[in-house]
Amino acid sequence: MYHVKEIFLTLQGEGANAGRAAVFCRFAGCNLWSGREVDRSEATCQFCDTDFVGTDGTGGGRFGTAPDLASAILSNWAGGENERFVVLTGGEPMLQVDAALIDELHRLCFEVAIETNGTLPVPDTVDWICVSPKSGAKLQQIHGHELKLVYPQPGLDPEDLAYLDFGHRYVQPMDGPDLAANTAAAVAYCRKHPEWRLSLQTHKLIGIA
Ligand SMILES: C[S@@+](CC[C@H](N)C(=O)[O-])C[C@H]1O[C@@H](n2cnc3c(N)ncnc32)[C@H](O)[C@@H]1O
Ligand SMILES: Nc1nc2[nH]cc(C(=O)O)c2c(=O)[nH]1
Ligand code: SF4
Ligand SMILES: [Mg+2]
Repeated sequence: MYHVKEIFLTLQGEGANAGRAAVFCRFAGCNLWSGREVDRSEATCQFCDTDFVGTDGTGGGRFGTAPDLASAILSNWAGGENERFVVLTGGEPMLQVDAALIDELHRLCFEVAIETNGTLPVPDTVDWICVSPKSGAKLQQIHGHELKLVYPQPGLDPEDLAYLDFGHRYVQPMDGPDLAANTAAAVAYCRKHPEWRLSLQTHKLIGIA
């Protein structure tokens, strides 16, 4: 059984695929925070911008089989067979994503991307692996397509991630009360370290999901 908070069609807002149409499938639950505000200050990950609790969002629910969930995802796609793109996110999608779901999405001609905190290994059949490491959480997934570090994170310097095998490296300003200062700090970091690029959460800038 897959527990899904919401499924919606939007544009990928972040990272190297920003601007690309995508169905987002947001899985419920995370291993670094309960999702309850009363627990935030004690959580391993305290800056989360997302409601991933329950299955009550748009298109959310409990899906019994991989074909059931994949067909719900396909029903959100507005284009044809070309460029089909799904982003598996959450919460932490790797608590639930399995080979059967990835295979079924491939059978439906989807390119499959994932947004993960990297604490659980991702199957190599995933077409686009975006890892966003979290300070204080042990990283297991040390290769992929895109590293996207929310910045700044006390205790996690981008230099600590130099050993990782990723094609793209982004710093993404931490949203919250200090967004303006965090954006300035991220810009300053990219100026000095050209191997890192800036990722903005463009969907928030234009007011889409
Ligand atoms: C909500 S998370 C879900 C996927 C997975 N749990 C993870 O952390 O990568 C999706 C993306 O949003 C980023 N994110 C979460 N809260 C943020 C914030 N306050 N500011 C900027 N990015 C944030 C995460 O780092 C991750 O790249
Ligand atoms: N448009 C849009 N792009 C995104 N990229 C990563 C997101 C996420 O929450 O995983 C996200 C999201 O929530 N919306
Ligand atoms: S790991 Fe991802 S989903 Fe979990 S609390 Fe952190 S940002 Fe949110
Ligand atoms: Mg988001």
